[in-house]
Amino acid sequence: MTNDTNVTWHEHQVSRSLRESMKGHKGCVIWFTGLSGSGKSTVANTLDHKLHQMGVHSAVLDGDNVRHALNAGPGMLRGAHGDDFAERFGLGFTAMDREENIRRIGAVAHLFSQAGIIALTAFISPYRQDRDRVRRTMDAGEFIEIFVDTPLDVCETRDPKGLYKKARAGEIKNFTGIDDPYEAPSAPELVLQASEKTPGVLADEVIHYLTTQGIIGATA
Ligand SMILES: Nc1ncnc2c1ncn2[C@@H]1O[C@H](COP(=O)(O)OS(=O)(=O)O)[C@@H](OP(=O)(O)O)[C@H]1O
Ligand SMILES: Nc1ncnc2c1ncn2[C@@H]1O[C@H](COP(=O)(O)OP(=O)(O)O)[C@@H](O)[C@H]1O
Repeated sequence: MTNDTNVTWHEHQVSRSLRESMKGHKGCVIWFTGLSGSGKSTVANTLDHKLHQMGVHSAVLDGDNVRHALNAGPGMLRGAHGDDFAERFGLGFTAMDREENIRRIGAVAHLFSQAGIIALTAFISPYRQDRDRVRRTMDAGEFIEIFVDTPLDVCETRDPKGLYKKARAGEIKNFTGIDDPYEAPSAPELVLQASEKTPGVLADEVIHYLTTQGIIGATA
């Protein structure tokens, strides 16, 4: 066990503002939240592409991908310390596992932001308190919560991975929106009416917000 009192925070020589001035824009975390199939990944990737073309350094942290590596499930993990390893560190979809998923992602996204990068995260992140906890680890204006507001019936009709169908059939338990809760943000920085507009238009709405907040320059 680590004795937390023996772990010391270090200030680094290259400051955040030095990194940001090198890039010509600020670092931040753009936190997309919404139901499975709402369009989080699509908008995040479209935005990433547009920012890249503008010379803005961004990076996407995506639900399914992160759950293949950093936050792999018990079935994907093999440790050197016996069977207990996978059960202890693998993450599934209980409320506690989702909380830990979001905590780890928040910490990683924060590191990106401190390095002057615009981190785009695309996770359901269904619990308000988990998202708020991540927000509290960051500076004012650094955490930008974006609600990808697509109605459940639209997500269910899209069902690109067939997961809603399985959840309705009882083959997947605790599926968000079916038999597990989704708590919409109470005061997000932005709401995207994502069932009514193209991903390109939605990404432009985020770029407009970043410009008005001075995170990226009008000519970035
Ligand atoms: N029970 C249950 N509930 C919701 N989603 C499920 C579940 N089981 C698997 N999946 C798939 O996992 C993706 C969601 O992972 P996240 O890491 O974003 O979830 S969470 O933020 O921890 O709630 C989600 O991906 P997206 O559709 O991209 O959101 C699903 O493909
Ligand atoms: N604005 C949109 N309009 C129409 N279809 C969309 C839009 N955004 C995403 N989609 C489609 O909806 C499905 C789910 O999108 P995805 O980005 O994977 O959602 P999420 O990451 O929230 O699970 C995909 O088939 C995608 O092509």
